[in-house]
Amino acid sequence: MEKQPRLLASQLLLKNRVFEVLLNRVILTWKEIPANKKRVSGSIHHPFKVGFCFPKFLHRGKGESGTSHSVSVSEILAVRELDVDGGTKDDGRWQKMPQKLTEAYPYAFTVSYVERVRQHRWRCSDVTFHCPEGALCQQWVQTIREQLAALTSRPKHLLVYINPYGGKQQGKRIYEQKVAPLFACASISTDVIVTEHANHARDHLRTEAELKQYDGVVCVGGDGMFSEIVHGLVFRAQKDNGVDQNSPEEKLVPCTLRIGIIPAGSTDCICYATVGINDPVTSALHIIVGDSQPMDVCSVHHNNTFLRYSVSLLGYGFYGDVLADSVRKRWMGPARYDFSGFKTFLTHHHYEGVVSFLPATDTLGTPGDQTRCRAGCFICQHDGQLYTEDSPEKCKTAPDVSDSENEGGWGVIRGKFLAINAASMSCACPRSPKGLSPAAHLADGTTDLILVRKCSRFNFLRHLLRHTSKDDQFDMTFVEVHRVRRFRFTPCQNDSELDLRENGKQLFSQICHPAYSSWNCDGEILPHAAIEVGVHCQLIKLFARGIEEQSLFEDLAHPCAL
Ligand SMILES: Nc1ncnc2c1ncn2[C@@H]1O[C@H](COP(=O)(O)OP(=O)(O)OP(=O)(O)O)[C@@H](O)[C@H]1O
Repeated sequence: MEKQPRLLASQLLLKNRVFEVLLNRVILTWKEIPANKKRVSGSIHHPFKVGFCFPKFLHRGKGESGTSHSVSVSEILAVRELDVDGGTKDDGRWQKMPQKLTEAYPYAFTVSYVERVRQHRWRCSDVTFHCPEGALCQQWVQTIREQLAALTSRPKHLLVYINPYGGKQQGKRIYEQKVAPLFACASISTDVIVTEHANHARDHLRTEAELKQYDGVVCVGGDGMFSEIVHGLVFRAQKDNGVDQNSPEEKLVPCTLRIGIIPAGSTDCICYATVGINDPVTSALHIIVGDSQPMDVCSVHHNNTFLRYSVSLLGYGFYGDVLADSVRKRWMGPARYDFSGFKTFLTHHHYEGVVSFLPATDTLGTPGDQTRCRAGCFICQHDGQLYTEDSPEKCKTAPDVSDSENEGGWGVIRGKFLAINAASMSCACPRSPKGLSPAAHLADGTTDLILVRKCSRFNFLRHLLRHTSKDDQFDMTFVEVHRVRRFRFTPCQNDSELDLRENGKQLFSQICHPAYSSWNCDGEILPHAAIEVGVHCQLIKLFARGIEEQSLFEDLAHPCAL
């Protein structure tokens, strides 16, 4: 990394020890000065030997002597000056300081920053530095504030929608207790709307919301609430730019506002896919630091009529039937998914139809890759596009449904399917740690079309179980997967059914085996079985950065000496 010029360097007191504290544009570092090197005169002097206990600081359990700690400036949330009498000057967060220390070192400032704990969880940590002089203290606060002000990707004003009935109905409490204090600490102002009915947030975004005044939209809820925000914002962007959503061929205009999700739903799949965990504090911190994760959005049409957008899973057959059954059993609570899943597995219906698809032949990745879409994903950074050997420029502009029809031929498959799934992301979550398509990408302009043909119940069970084991769920004769830019599905009636009908056994056939399944579109049932789907590359952006590698958490939990 390019060496950054030093902005400030001082010897400051921290937890009754002297530290060399350094700041440049990128990083804030503090390193303990060994006892024999401490200066008694000069910028600081250090008379105390007794230990003082400061909350939250460096609770890593390792000896701190001589160790150095650093935090990226981009992950500093705020800095505040402590008052002589022990309280903070500017934001009302009070901290008690030991009496002796306040007498000799009355000036102090606290830096709040992101700390990685475990399993993709972020926390807000505080470190308080004591200064011998007020001017020095102010210089530190001022300089850090200037650096934070220069981070233009950070939101200042957010529109927040809270679904009070999502998940365990804790949305309001989660926001008020865990999120609002962090936004206040980071000087983010908010307009908060508690939704009063389903589609309240979507309709408000479509028509009334004055979006120009905001830097982002945050929803407190689950995947259904996120879907409302996506529908509201995408609709608004098309309306404002005169784009007809009903045309499957239209190139959609990307949304400018980023979306934040504070997880408070039942499944929170989108949080798992984009942050790695459904933790409200972690998501709030990703919003504060101004992360940005682009995401593809699939548009779903029927007969040139827009139906819905999808960002995660479109499933016909098995996943459609599970959802349709579970909707009728809401009274069972979350257990309904297990019940309906088991029931649907036992009924073992297959559905006949024609799938036609446009393969993404020019992409960097394939569904069989061992690499996973993670923070800073190379493939997503390049819209999934191949590079030419002699040119660092992209072969083509970013792919989109509108310009992909002419490239290469469509594949057509007619068959009997137990499941037809299109996964625009891995769809990994605690129930299915690998997800439906482990190597799918968040923002490469494609979806993984997984076709599970009619097979025995036993083989289908083997396929389902492979989603939770190390074995490849696609490596089965009756399963095929294609990375595609768009696809169409047309249902057909089963031959056997037609025979039965011709023989006057229509009623029997319909009870035993319905002709059509339903499409499960991110947890909503679509009203039509015949659909046309196109992927819109990076149509939206989230306040997230993709799943960080676990090793990053392990390294940062045990920082080494610089
Ligand atoms: N005030 C409200 N009253 C009733 N329904 C609402 C309200 N606000 C939003 N909704 C609807 O509630 C549905 C479910 O909400 P949400 O996604 O937040 O939680 P969930 O379904 O429990 O979680 P998940 O979608 O992650 O499984 C959404 O589709 C949304 O349209």
